[in-house]
Amino acid sequence: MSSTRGGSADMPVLSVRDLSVRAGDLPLVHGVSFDLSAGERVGLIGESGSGKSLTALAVMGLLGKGLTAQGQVLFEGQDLMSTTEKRRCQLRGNGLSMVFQEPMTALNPTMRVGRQIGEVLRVHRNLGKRAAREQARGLMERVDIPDPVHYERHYPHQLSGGQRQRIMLAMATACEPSVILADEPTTALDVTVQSRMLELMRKLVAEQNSALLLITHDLAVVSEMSDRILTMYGGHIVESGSTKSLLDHPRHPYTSALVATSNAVTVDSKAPAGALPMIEGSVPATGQFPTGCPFRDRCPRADEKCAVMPPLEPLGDQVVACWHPVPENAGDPASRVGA
Ligand SMILES: Nc1ncnc2c1ncn2[C@@H]1O[C@H](COP(=O)(O)OP(=O)(O)OP(=O)(O)O)[C@@H](O)[C@H]1O
Repeated sequence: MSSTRGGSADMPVLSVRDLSVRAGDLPLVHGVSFDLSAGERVGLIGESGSGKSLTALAVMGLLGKGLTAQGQVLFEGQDLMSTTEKRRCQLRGNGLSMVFQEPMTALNPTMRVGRQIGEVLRVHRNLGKRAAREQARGLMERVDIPDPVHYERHYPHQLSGGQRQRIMLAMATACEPSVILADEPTTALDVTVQSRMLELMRKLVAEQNSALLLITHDLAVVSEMSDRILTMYGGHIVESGSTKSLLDHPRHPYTSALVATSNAVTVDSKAPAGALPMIEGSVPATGQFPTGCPFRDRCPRADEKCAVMPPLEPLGDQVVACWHPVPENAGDPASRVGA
């Protein structure tokens, strides 16, 4: 398949610009920006509640009731945020698709799985019933479901977790989408099934030259699956870089902590000096995670690029550190601000 899929060779297939998500007045995701190129696999890591799923759901236009998104989601140059719901429906499962952690919530419990895969092809490829059924069988075989003639008649609850996840992968890849968002696709599976699923996902994404955004907590998974990593913290993307550079030289304290507790990678003790928190201090405990820089009087950057690190054990006042993203190759202590 051509590497110019989705437009010109140097244009990203997905370009997210300043994407924010709110629940009423409460900001949950703050001005997130990133690009995905055709065939690129990007890992999105971050602690629980950092905004990874909301980011993916906002890209898909699938945010739940009460949540609103702002910003731009450019898919092959078209801004999905300002397009119609009809157009978004046409693209979901076709141009962009999503694989969820728990397929039971995404699959229709009342429809046989063979028909569910066939429906994707009928809707987006305009296939007749018989052709859709034939292709669905091929797709089931492609995701390691043997004897599709037997299994196509099963309902989701009659399959194992691994088989359900394979059905969802078959549906997500049926129309060879340019972008696949996978939210913890293997977390609910046991280890052996997990590694085969990841292998399948990598193979299909490569065959279709799709861009993959893989959300996971698992550093071993992300280091094996991703060319590049984005780290989210408190609703911000606080760090990004190639998988190797980010894991060898993590700059944000969250990434460092994750790397330090993982067996997947070893931490290079010569991490750049710019990786250290810039300003530390305490602010009155409000029970809320501070959303802006708490050191406006001292912080020379005090802007939207500041990121804050919460305390591990808050005692009385909240101890926080303000941290500034540093350029990819910053190793020069002079680049430290306010240290
Ligand atoms: N419908 C909602 N209304 C209000 N707050 C929400 C809603 N959905 C999610 N949140 C909050 O938004 C924040 C980000 O949630 P999100 O699900 O994106 O986190 P996550 O990084 O994917 O976490 P996990 O790894 O545990 O899935 C969390 O604090 C969560 O409680």
